This record gives sequence, structure tokens and C-alpha cells, in this order.
Amino acid sequence: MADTEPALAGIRTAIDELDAEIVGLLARRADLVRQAAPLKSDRQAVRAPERVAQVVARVRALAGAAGADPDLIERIYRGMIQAFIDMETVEHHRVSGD
Ligand SMILES: C=C(O[C@@H]1C=C(C(=O)O)C=C[C@H]1O)C(=O)O
Repeated sequence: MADTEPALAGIRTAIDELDAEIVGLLARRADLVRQAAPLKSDRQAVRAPERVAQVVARVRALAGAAGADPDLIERIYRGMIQAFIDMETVEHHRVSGD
């Protein structure tokens, strides 16, 4: 069997480069989500399920256009948004005491 190590190393280098971009984008997204916290009335408003549905529908369409699997992208987004909701809930409690 051919030596697969160089190919795997190349893939991992490319993944590392993308992760640097993704983390930068996630930091910007987290900052925006944090700014939304004081604008919400209560915990239900923090969760905003109708907005989550809107975001998921939009990224599924973007995934399709980009040649990615919409189901995979939805799973990633639902996990990410839940983490942001947890963070926003802590921030909402901090600023409103609710
Ligand atoms: C940032 C918001 O708050 C929450 C986080 C969302 C997100 O990460 O996209 C979407 C809706 C809310 O669950 C918002 O209401 O827009």
C-alpha cells in the first residue's frame, strides 16, 4: 500500500488553516450573540425558537448551494446555536438578574 502519511498530513494542515478562520468567525458571532442578550425580555426570548428555525432553514439552503450536505450543516448549526444560547442565557442573567 502506498504511504498515506503525506496526504493525511496535507489534509490536516489544510484543516488547521480553516480552523484558524472558523475560530475567528465564531469569535465575531459570539460577540454579536452577547450583544443581543440585554435586548431580550426573558429566557424564552433568549431562546427565540422561531429565529433558530429561520437560521437553520437559511443555512440548509446555503449548504445545498455550496455542495455540502444540508443535514450535516443543520446538525452542526443546532449544536453551535445551543452553545450560543447557553452563553447568552448566562449573559442575560448577568445584565438583567432574570
Ligand atoms: C442571537 C440570538 O439569540 C439566540 C441565538 C441564535 C443564534 O446563535 O443564531 C439565534 C436565536 C436565539 O436562540 C437571536 O435571537 O438572534
